[in-house]
Amino acid sequence: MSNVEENDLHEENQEGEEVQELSFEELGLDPRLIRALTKKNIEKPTPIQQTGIPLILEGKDVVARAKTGSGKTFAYLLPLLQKLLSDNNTSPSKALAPTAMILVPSRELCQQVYSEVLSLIELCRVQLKVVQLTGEPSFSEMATALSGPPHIFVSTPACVQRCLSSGVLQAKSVHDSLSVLILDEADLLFTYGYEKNLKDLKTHIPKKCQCLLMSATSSDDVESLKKLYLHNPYILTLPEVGDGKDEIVPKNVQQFWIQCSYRDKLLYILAILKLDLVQKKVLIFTNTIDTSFRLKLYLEQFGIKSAVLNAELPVNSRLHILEGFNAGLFDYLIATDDSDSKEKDQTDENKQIEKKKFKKNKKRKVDLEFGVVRGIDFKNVHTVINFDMPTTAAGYVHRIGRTGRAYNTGQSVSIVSPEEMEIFEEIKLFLGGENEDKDLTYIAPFPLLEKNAVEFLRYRAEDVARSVTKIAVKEARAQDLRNEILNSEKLKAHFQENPRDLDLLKHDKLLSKKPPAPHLRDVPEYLVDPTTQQASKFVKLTRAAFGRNNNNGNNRGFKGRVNKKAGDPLKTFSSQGKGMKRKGIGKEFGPKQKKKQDV
Ligand SMILES: Nc1ncnc2c1ncn2[C@@H]1O[C@H](COP(=O)(O)OP(=O)(O)OP(=O)(O)O)[C@@H](O)[C@H]1O
Repeated sequence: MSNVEENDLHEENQEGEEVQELSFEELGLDPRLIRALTKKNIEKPTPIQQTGIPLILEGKDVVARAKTGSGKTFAYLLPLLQKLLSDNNTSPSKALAPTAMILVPSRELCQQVYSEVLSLIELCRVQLKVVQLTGEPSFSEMATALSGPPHIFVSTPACVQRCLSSGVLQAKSVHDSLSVLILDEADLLFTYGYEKNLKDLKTHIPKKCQCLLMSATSSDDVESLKKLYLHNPYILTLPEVGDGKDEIVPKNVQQFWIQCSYRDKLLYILAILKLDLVQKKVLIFTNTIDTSFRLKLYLEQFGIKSAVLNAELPVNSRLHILEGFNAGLFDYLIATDDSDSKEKDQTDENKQIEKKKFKKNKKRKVDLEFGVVRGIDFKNVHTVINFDMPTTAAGYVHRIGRTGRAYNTGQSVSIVSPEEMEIFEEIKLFLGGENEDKDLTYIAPFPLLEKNAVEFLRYRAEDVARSVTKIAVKEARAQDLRNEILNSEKLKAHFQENPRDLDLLKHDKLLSKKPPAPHLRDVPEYLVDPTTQQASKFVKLTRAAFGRNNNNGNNRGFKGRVNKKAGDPLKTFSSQGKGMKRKGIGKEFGPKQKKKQDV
């Protein structure tokens, strides 16, 4: 590894160049890998895969910068596995440390990458060992994980450092064995406080080791990492379309916005969801955990069940919430995204202060390895709603990048209050690049919601909003946390034995003390104006035409596997109290109304 400055001549910037369509076979991939991809319904490589795979197979160091959802994970996993498959065929391993390390910034990403590698290995039916480790594992956990050693070790930089300093991982063994190092979500690694870990780790990385750096955006941190780790790198910058307009946001995501007062945000989101004006699945972002619970409690009263996801929840619960949502067990997920605030805390020193602060407040300990937005592959999300606007333009890009992934389509709806207009303007400017033409905005007003439809809902909506008091929110948040902590350990043990038991992943249980009132559950047609009814029908027809979740078949295989064992001890660990099962479905919204919106 040496400094990259003098090797800039080797850089290839493919921006704007037409990418030639090649198949996986033409990229030279092993037939076993191609079969595995076919089983996953993945037929043709994305542009970053077309360009990146051959270079990585040749053993080059590569920096890959491509949009969110563009398939960067397979761009490095496929050539990595190919290399390990051929190594496996040729020589028996004498390694004392992993052959490849994949370093990611968060636990969620670690789990995601691990699952992705594992499933490819299983589908290829080959004997390769992959292990993941995050957080602060005990000596024996580290020793177990690294015994063997695994071919691929997926971890965070801090955790690898811990393995090294405890002596479980010998620096010399790393030096002798490591042949591929991948830094995924590279633009986040410093932000999450791993700068020192990465600088220390660098001294143990052998010169012969191939280094890959994957990132959705370019930043000073990516530059620093590139200089620190890479040698003669090929720089791939791959927006799918080089016309400048949709370089940042995938062009298959339609962006909309709604302007309303802060107070009316609840009313508007209710209207969108209840009148069926957006496609499911829906990922909703809030800026605070309290807001997420407020929203959950509020929507519950109208019969809309959702799950919350935030840094406060125990890691097992978070992972299961993601898994449940990805498997299609619930349609609405309210995520509290704190990556923006993380991005402001650039230094290790700040991280330490933050850590101490959280240690003091153990009741509300937030996991610093949590990352809900960046890099997480939420499967088949069609709509992203910004209930609160993110605090940075980059935050916006990463949020809406959770939809329209790979070849799927998606949409985003931002609910913007007057207080948020400044950041909204900033976002528009950011998306429009240099072009300051005010008419040229890529975020269009949401077209399907008529003022009348909103106003008809106002009375009920405001009534319910008032009932969701600060105390109710506080209690719901505490209750949810208690339930999840209780569930977390049980879930961990249970899932080790029953990895496919999806029934337990339903984290969208009701938190309200009272079940939703029947008259709030259904909206009678007379309350909805004809235009909105048309819009709603149109959305439903589109959904029917594309299949329920507009998915690409990734959920297949989960159906029918739900384990409904009556005697399951975990079933008693529910956030839903006895007698809270919903009754009375089908009652009217207003008195004596028979016609209803189909919800
Ligand atoms: N060639 C392909 N064809 C169809 N789907 C693909 C292909 N490659 C990857 N995918 C799917 O696309 C989704 C997004 O891929 P991935 O998570 O690798 O994106 P990413 O570029 O890493 O995004 P981010 O920057 O947000 O992390 C995944 O669900 C993955 O299974």
